[in-house]
Amino acid sequence: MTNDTWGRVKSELLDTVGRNNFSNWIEPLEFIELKQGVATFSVPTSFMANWVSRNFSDVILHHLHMNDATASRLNLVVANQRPAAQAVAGAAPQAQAPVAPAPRAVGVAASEPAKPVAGALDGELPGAPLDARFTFDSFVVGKPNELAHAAARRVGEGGPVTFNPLFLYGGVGLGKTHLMHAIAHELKIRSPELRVVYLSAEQFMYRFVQALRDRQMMDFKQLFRSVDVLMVDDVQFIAGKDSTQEEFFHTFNALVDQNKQIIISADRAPGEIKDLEERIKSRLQCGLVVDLHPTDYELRLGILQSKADTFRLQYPGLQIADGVLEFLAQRISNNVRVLEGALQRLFAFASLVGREITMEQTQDCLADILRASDRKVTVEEIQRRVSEHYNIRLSDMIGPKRVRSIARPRQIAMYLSKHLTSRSLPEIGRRFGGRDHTTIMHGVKKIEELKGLDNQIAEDLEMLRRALEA
Ligand SMILES: Nc1ncnc2c1ncn2[C@@H]1O[C@H](COP(=O)(O)OP(=O)(O)OP(=O)(O)O)[C@@H](O)[C@H]1O
Repeated sequence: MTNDTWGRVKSELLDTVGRNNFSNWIEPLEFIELKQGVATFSVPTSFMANWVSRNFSDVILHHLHMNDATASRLNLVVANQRPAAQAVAGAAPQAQAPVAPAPRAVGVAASEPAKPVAGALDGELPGAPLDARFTFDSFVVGKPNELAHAAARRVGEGGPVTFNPLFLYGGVGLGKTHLMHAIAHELKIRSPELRVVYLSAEQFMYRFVQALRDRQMMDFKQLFRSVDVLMVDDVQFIAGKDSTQEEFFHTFNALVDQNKQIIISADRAPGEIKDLEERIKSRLQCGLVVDLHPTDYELRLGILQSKADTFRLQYPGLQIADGVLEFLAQRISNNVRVLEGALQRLFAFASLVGREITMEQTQDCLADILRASDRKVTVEEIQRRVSEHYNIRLSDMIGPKRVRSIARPRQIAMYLSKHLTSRSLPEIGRRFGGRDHTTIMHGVKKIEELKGLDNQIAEDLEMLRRALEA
């Protein structure tokens, strides 16, 4: 690859990641060489190397590929070996940051461009950059996420704090980070002066440990207590990390006392995060707790259609055959990140072959992803788990008994079958002893209602869902 090619890639990256991210993270990269599928760049600090590798490697690799400079990985070489983020965690400063393909391109947005500073706290906002693509406009709403979306919208409108914190939880890749970034973007548009800080719980811990090490706890406290909106992603990370929890608790209380909005995400409900202090759990439950459910077919199709429209703008003229999106929505699992990755690969493939992608080519091109998604939960597995959980006979799942101690678990199994498998209602009905699809629909509705009213049922559902998806 020549420097000219890198110049072209950079200008595309500017469009993709937005100006702030670009000047903070992409511009400082210096291209060194592309050899044997490894693209090597020099970066000023190992903090930057880590950040770029975790958040931007997939998007960089993608644009390299689009410019005929295909690489399978990045190698980021630190130009001057200043101690950086890893040193905070106790690791030796690294000259090189090995770069695995990042699971997603996350940006962080603070109300000022986040500077890639690895050293001491210096008065900048303690956030990470925001991803310009994670907005409300690009978030597709469906039944499984409508409540979380509505709550996020409400918080994004600003105004008096009505629920504090907003706690968003759900499985991997279901849109928690996307919603948090969308709130931050929205708040910044409406009130540019707001000090909005988004960071992961892991970054919070790094910051904290760094401040301890550098004896800058006062600065740390002041910095975090001076923000207007604090968003902490993946809070389950601090479970079991005692002093970080302690500091998080104090930061949390100080902000709530000042009536500042806090938004937290986790992979499970507050009460279910193991090794999280009770007082933190109960604080987290004080506001509004909403979950993002696993996607259903309609939502998956909506997301695919919306992403395909974006890809078509990016690569005009590329086509995929009718029925392909429906096929993917049917066959690919809950995780939206996997869905997106599949579509991205299809479009990259389409741009290589230069013609419409057929269903057959889709199956070839995505064979590995489709195979992995085949390991899906079955209705039979759900029936077995649920009957074990409630201590009833498996045969009662399909039998005629109508006493509540049997009918309710059966309805729970129907609900889980509807949400965790791609089976249609009539198909589910057949697996429940030939029941009609309206009976299944009634069962699903009943559990949807009870879930909001009965904590025990909500907890059981969550536990069963996680056990089944594990
Ligand atoms: N409803 C949606 N509409 C559009 N895109 C979505 C939606 N849900 C998720 N995505 C996309 O899926 C990808 C994964 O989402 P995100 O990173 O927000 O997931 P997450 O819940 O934070 O996952 P993790 O638990 O891994 O942190 C992102 O690219 C995001 O834009």
